[in-house]
Amino acid sequence: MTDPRLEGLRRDAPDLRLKTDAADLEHYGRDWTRRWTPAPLAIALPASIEEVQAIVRWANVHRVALVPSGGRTGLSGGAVAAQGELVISLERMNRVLAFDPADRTLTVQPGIALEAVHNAAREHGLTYPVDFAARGSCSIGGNIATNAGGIRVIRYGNTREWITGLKLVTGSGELLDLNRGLVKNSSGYDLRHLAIGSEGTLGVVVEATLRLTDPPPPTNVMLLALPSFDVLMKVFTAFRERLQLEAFEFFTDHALRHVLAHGAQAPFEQTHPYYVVTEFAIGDEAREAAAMAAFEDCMEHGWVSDGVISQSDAQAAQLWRLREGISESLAPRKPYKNDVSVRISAMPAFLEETQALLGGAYPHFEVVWFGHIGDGNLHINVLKPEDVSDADFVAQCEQVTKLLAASLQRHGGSISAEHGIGLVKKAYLGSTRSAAEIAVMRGIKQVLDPNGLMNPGKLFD
Ligand SMILES: O=C(O)CC[C@@H](O)C(=O)O
Ligand SMILES: [Zn+2]
Repeated sequence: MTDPRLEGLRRDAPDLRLKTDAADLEHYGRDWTRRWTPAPLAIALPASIEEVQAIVRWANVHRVALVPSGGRTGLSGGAVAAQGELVISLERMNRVLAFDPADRTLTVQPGIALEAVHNAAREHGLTYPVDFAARGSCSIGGNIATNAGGIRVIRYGNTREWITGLKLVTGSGELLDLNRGLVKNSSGYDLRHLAIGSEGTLGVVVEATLRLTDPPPPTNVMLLALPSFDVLMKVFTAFRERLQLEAFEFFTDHALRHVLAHGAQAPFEQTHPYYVVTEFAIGDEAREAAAMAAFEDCMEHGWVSDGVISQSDAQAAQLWRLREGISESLAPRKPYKNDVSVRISAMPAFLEETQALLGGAYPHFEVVWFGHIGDGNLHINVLKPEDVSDADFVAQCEQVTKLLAASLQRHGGSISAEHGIGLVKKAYLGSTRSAAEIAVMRGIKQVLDPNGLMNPGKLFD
């Protein structure tokens, strides 16, 4: 280890694990975006809050930028370290610290995987309902940093709703113990909520207390085939009016083709242009009748052309795979991603405009649409043709994102629904947040991170 600053860190935190091998710098310096070449100074793997504080204090002395790092499954470059930063990997801080049956809370370290949280909640007969495909590799700290959403937001809300306590080591090394698991707490600014969604720019989340809830009701999963795009929101309304929806997801035939090419089983004999996967509560005759009524109503109106309902957990998982496998199946094509949202009421008009915009803007690129349409969240993945260079491809897509950002602004939407701004979308933050809001954000950062060391260049410059 040659860098003298790291020798100083060794002295300040003698037991701290540090990695500087080229392979480690490469591995921990990137997330699921592949646009930047990793170039961190080193990787620190603290095992305690005290070690995190020691790192942050050392960074302030030596003015070293810090990148907090969880499972690095992010899609916005929020965990990329390409400028000589010290990566703080929380992967060793991955334990459940406490379960409280009276509060129905689980207190965890930030590096624990979302799936391990699900399992721990289940062991206590409860559930942590935030869920999405990266559950096995993403960490709860990263979920908090982006206020992660996923496939059950329609019923349970985003990560924010489930955090009752949070410990944050600020950019100056102070430990803040925020909200302490209280259900009611009307005592001034709720700093916990500032940390949630702050993308590691205010400090490092070092502990979280998660609210748990009753296990979900028994559910059925239905896959619907839709003849056209403009019936999508009609089908949503028909199902939402009658059923307690746990999820309502949409994808196109393009998306399905990629998942099938990755080994999934075709759901219908014929192909259809659009599909919906929906999961809803069953368990009594009234609910089952309501599901059939919703389906039949949609069939009669010609909004749905075919459907299949899960008859077993295995079949439900198979249907879910068709939706959850999309992102992974597209990854080899280096997709350019948009992750946008509008209010549900604005969805029909926004979808119509976006369809026209993208149809005109991307005549030669394959565009794959999918998303959490029941929450107003649309994912757009544009696939790179082999004969276009990475740089040209991104440059062309950025031109379209500018137009999309303007459209989002008109519809009151957001340039990032659930993936965060990171490096990828910071040029468009101003389409979603006013200048006054961004100025307040900068002011808050200045207070919590006076030397600007926490994940610099992410969210805004
Ligand atoms: O890859 C994407 O664009 C979306 C990833 C994830 O948010 C999903 O909903 O599957
Ligand atoms: Zn998503």
